[in-house]
Amino acid sequence: MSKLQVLDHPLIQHKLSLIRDEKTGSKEFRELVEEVAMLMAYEVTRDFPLQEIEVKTPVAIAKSKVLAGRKVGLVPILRAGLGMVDGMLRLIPAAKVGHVGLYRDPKTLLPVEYYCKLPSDIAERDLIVIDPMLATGGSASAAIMFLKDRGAKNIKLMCLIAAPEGILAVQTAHSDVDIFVAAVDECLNDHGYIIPGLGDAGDRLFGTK
Ligand SMILES: O=P(O)(O)OC[C@H]1O[C@H](OP(=O)(O)OP(=O)(O)O)[C@H](O)[C@@H]1O
Ligand SMILES: O=c1cc[nH]c(=O)[nH]1
Ligand SMILES: [Mg+2]
Repeated sequence: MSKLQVLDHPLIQHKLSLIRDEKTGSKEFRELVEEVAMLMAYEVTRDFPLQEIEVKTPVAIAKSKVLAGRKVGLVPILRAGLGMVDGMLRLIPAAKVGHVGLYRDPKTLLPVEYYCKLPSDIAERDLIVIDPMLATGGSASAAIMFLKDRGAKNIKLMCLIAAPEGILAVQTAHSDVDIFVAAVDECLNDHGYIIPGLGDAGDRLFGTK
């Protein structure tokens, strides 16, 4: 079974409360989502391997550590996942970014695919799928399947808020994919929205409705 990690760092939790607040407008919402994504990236990359090198300081040779050259790919699920990309790139600037476009049909709640553009070498990359919301889990499961169909092997999922239903769905469909979230909420409502959640992440990021 894949691991679920709830990132309970105080800065993440504080900013998440501001993100949830209905009074937070699009500009601040975007800034906060970017900041939380950056803070979460710090934890999601904790298992990245290091290698020792020697660095000449002004006074001596230091045995020091650098990332062991693993290639990283970020895969935002459009649209709302876009809000998390820049924050993550601030910490992992060499990552390549692939885009998977999915929207949830409001009646069936099933994901509908409309776009895909991925780095050609995704099979060699450590991939992090990003989306603020994990509700039924349909979109994340479909995006992950999409990547696996194209050869991806090493995949993590990072979301701001998850419903228990979504976590179970992804864990059932993809037991090899570890999930990182800032909060696990109570449930879904009849329209598939996370309760209490934050509303529609895409609409709040981009000012649509
Ligand atoms: O777990 P699920 O039940 O699949 O729901 C979660 C999906 O719903 C939202 O996207 P939405 O369909 O609203 O598209 P958008 O990002 O373009 O607004 C969200 O960003 C996820 O991708
Ligand atoms: O609560 C939810 C569920 C799906 N998508 C969202 O943006 N919010
Ligand atoms: Mg939306």
